[in-house]
Amino acid sequence: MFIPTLERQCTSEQREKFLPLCYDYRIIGTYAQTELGHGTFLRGLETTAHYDPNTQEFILNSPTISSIKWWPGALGKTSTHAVVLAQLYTLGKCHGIHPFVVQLRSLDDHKPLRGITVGDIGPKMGFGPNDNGYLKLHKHRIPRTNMLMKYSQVSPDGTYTKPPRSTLTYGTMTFVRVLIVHGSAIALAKASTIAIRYSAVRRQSELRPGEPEPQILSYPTQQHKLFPLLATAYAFHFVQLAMMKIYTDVNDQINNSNFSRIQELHALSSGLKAFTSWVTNAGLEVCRMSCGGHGYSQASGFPRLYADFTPSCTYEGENTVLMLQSARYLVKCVRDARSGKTLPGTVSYLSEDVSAVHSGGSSGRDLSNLDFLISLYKQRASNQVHFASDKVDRGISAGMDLVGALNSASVHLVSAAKAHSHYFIAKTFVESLKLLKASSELQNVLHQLASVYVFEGIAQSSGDFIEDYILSGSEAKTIRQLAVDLLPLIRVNAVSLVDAFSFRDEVLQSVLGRYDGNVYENLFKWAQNSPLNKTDVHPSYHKYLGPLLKRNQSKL
Ligand SMILES: CCCCCCCCCCCCCC(=O)SCCNC(=O)CCNC(=O)[C@H](O)C(C)(C)COP(=O)(O)OP(=O)(O)OC[C@H]1O[C@@H](n2cnc3c(N)ncnc32)[C@H](O)[C@@H]1OP(=O)(O)O
Ligand SMILES: Cc1cc2nc3c(=O)[nH]c(=O)nc-3n(C[C@H](O)[C@H](O)[C@H](O)COP(=O)(O)OP(=O)(O)OC[C@H]3O[C@@H](n4cnc5c(N)ncnc54)[C@H](O)[C@@H]3O)c2cc1C
Repeated sequence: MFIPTLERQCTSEQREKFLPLCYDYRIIGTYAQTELGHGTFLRGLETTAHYDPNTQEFILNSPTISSIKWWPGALGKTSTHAVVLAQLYTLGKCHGIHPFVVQLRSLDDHKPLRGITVGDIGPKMGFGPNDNGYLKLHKHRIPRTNMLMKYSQVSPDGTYTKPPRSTLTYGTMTFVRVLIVHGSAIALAKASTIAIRYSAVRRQSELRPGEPEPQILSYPTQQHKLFPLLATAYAFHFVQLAMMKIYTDVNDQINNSNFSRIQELHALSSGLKAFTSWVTNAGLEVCRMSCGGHGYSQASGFPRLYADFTPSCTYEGENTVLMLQSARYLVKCVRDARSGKTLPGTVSYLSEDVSAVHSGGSSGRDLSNLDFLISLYKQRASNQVHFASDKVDRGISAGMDLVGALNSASVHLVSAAKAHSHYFIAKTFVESLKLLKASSELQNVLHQLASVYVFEGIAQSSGDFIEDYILSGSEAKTIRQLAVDLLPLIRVNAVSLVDAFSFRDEVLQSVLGRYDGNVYENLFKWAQNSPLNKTDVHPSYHKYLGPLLKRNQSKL
């Protein structure tokens, strides 16, 4: 995050000064924004940067215990520099959060500089190799030119020039949220690879006396656990491509001072980061548990994969908070649509009248047609967004201010943002396959994946579709069965579909997911390397177990 921030927030002179040092690894930096007391609420950050016009320097301070920077990756022992986000004060006025490049450690002996107290925050659930750290600043002076001044400036006499948009400071976070959508796709692809390869190797239980034990991948319940997640990994692959394309287009516009789509980008990236990381987080656990006891071994790769992925739901914007950000924009879009404004592409459906007439039980509608089902996802999203938006309006009519009305409707707002994100993902998956140049055989296999993703997505949220009369109960049951009927068809290509991710064994780091499927020999080999097995009799025997046993034996 250090380099992307410099690339996005430096003037051209500052780029020339700082970026070559980064690219040549002459300095290593971190993104120091979160504090002990604040991670989500950025306007509440307490680190200060007071401008001293006499020396043309900023004086940085951590005024309170809660202002100590806390969590930034590689801050503890590795980074020589940081982008520090601090409240800018000049000529007696506070101008809010701004980014500053701060050198933390000497480039000669790596010791912390004067006014810098820095260290590691201690062991975490995962991210073991990462020295997430703390930083306490005490009257630490940096040159005026270390404030990143592409969008806002402080002149030598302390005069402040404000940015065209205050939220441009938040740009790096949007970029990383887009990366996390890709990270979700990769993590779920890895977990699917491990679980499906292992399920093809593992044989268990005797269905009928005398019959060979079947591969667990042949059990419909195992397929029902794993194949919708495999399809989701493919869905997230295509959605991260679409998300990155939108990000690149909007970022190009921003670089040309066109800020018209910055809100749409913020809302979409927030919703997709939250949706994909939540779904992946839960999916990793399903994959682990589908591998039985060996899934719980470090040898499976799942413990580390989960422990390293799960903070994706928290960092770069806590998921609930980001869903609320997305919903806040959707509510605004409903208002804009009602006042006749044209809505941008990803939300234009909110101005359509999607209220289809519910046609009762035997609808005769083609419930296997993906384009039709995507229109139902659209209807569900639109209904939920309008429902939540109406809740906000009713709150205001009842005398609440906007903040109060948004807060009181927040549970529904999160549901609406989830439905919006889910519609975008399902639509993108189906549309991406139409554009794919692939053989008819491959198209058929991918169509099976898209179908099981769409069907299972409705089955798992059928209440949403039934409550709003989008589907009847019997239609929902039919769609649920369509998903189950697809499982044996997907079974045929399941191992090939995970091989297609082509993770090398060294990357997958899983004995269960080995490409050669040689699991048991390698599990036994892996166990031999356990530290506990360095000696047959563990040294602790002589200190504890031995004396205990001997003492008790003498009593016999
Ligand atoms: C290949 C795969 C690799 C995977 C790699 C993964 C690496 C992962 C490693 C990462 C390690 C982890 C690294 C880390 O963790 S780095 C630290 C990450 N921290 C955060 O993400 C903090 C989250 N909090 C915030 O962003 C703000 O405080 C929020 C947004 C919650 C409130 O904000 P605020 O207090 O201001 O209140 P407001 O809601 O009135 O908003 C005011 C207005 O601003 C607009 N707005 C807000 N935000 C944005 C935005 N971004 N772009 C454009 N616009 C934005 C907003 O829509 C609103 O507009 P309007 O409605 O008034 O018009
Ligand atoms: C592994 C890891 C790496 C990190 N790396 C970095 C880094 O490199 N740089 C950096 O600056 N930070 C980093 N962070 C910090 C991270 O960005 C924050 O932890 C994250 O933004 C969440 O903020 P918080 O911890 O204050 O959570 P909180 O906001 O305190 O969340 C706690 C609960 O409060 C709820 N909540 C908060 N606000 C609202 C609201 N307005 N409405 C409803 N509910 C709300 C949340 O939904 C959540 O359930 C890292 C964190 C982790 C775990």
